[in-house]
Amino acid sequence: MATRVRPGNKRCAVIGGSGFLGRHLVEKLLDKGYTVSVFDIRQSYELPGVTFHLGDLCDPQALAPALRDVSLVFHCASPAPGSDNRALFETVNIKGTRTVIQACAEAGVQKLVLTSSASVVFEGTDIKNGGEDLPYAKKPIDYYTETKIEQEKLVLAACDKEKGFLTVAIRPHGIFGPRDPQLVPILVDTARRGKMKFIIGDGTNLVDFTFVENVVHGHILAAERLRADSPICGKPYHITNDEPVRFWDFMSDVLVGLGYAAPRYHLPYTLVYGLALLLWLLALILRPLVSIKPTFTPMRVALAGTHHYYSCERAKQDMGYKPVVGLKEGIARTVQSYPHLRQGA
Ligand SMILES: NC(=O)C1=CN([C@@H]2O[C@H](COP(=O)(O)OP(=O)(O)OC[C@H]3O[C@@H](n4cnc5c(N)ncnc54)[C@H](O)[C@@H]3O)[C@@H](O)[C@H]2O)C=CC1
Ligand SMILES: CC(C)=CCC[C@@H](C)[C@H]1CC[C@H]2C3=C(CC[C@]12C)[C@@]1(C)CCC(=O)C[C@@H]1CC3
Repeated sequence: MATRVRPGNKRCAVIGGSGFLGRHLVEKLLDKGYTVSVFDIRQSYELPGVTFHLGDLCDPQALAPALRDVSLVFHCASPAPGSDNRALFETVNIKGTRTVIQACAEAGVQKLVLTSSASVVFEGTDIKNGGEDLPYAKKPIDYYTETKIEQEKLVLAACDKEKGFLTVAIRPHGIFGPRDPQLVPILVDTARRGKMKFIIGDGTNLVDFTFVENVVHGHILAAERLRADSPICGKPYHITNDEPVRFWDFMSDVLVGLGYAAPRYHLPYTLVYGLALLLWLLALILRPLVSIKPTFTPMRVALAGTHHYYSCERAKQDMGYKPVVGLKEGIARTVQSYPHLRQGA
């Protein structure tokens, strides 16, 4: 174990800092006077006050220089959730997270904030106002979720007040905002291919979508409240917009804001889920011969057709969390940030 870095120094590291959430987090940390080391497999921007360290988080030698003299680490790297590469998820999210914990211990880091996901408790069936006491999914819906569960368990179990190494996990849900590479681009691509005409189920299911700046706010609050005498040590926290919305209303607002038609026709949930499952199996069987990438995966259908919204009461109580940007404003700012994805652009 290395000598502990001076507590409270304003140097931190963001693992996965080139990604969507990571970059927003880095920008806010800079605003707040931190100096930031970004560790990532790629560099996607340059900013004064940020040092980039390129490497794979599974490689302890590559990680070490990024953690030097750093008291606080945010770990928000993950393979894209849409991938079905089980080996990659296991390597990065499980083995890689063990490496991150070990590297933090060796560098004398005092605080580790993990970006987990609210979906660690989601099994494809309704969750209404779910609290953090819900059990982890016994049958996780995909490899992403399966490995996010193991990752969260590893980070929370590593919290050790005696050794002065404190950890916390933030569980956001459905992050959206400017530069998001997933939600809006996938939605627009689906609409452009004429596949966004249908509503899966009766369209009344409520879901949390969380504006990226609220997720960043939750991470920084957690980091700043993480002390040996704080109740947040070793615990997971839901961070949402605290405004559950009908999944299909949210999709329609984004689509209409970008000039596309809102979905109108209803299809039964079980039919679409069954078809998505069949297509997924077919893609698996045919994988050696041809690569099929279905738009409607079982995971996406489950997310689009069930209730899944979470209580962030615990974050409000233990760390004074309150969303800083409302849903309506978040949607408006998001839509405005994608001029190139507008209908006809
Ligand atoms: N986008 C969403 O709706 C949600 C995301 N999350 C979590 O938030 C975190 C950030 O997600 P996003 O910013 O949306 O994803 P992103 O894909 O934009 O960013 C992830 C970053 O991790 C990096 N990375 C991947 N493998 C790496 C490796 N082996 N070594 C070093 N860097 C590596 C990537 O290069 C990328 O820059 C992830 O942990 C994800 O599980 C949780 C809930 C919802
Ligand atoms: C039906 C259809 C084509 C919808 C398009 C939007 C979807 C791409 C998003 C709607 C809900 C999103 C979501 C995630 C990814 C993008 C969506 C499926 C996550 C799986 C990302 C990673 C997580 O940790 C949980 C997210 C839940 C919501």
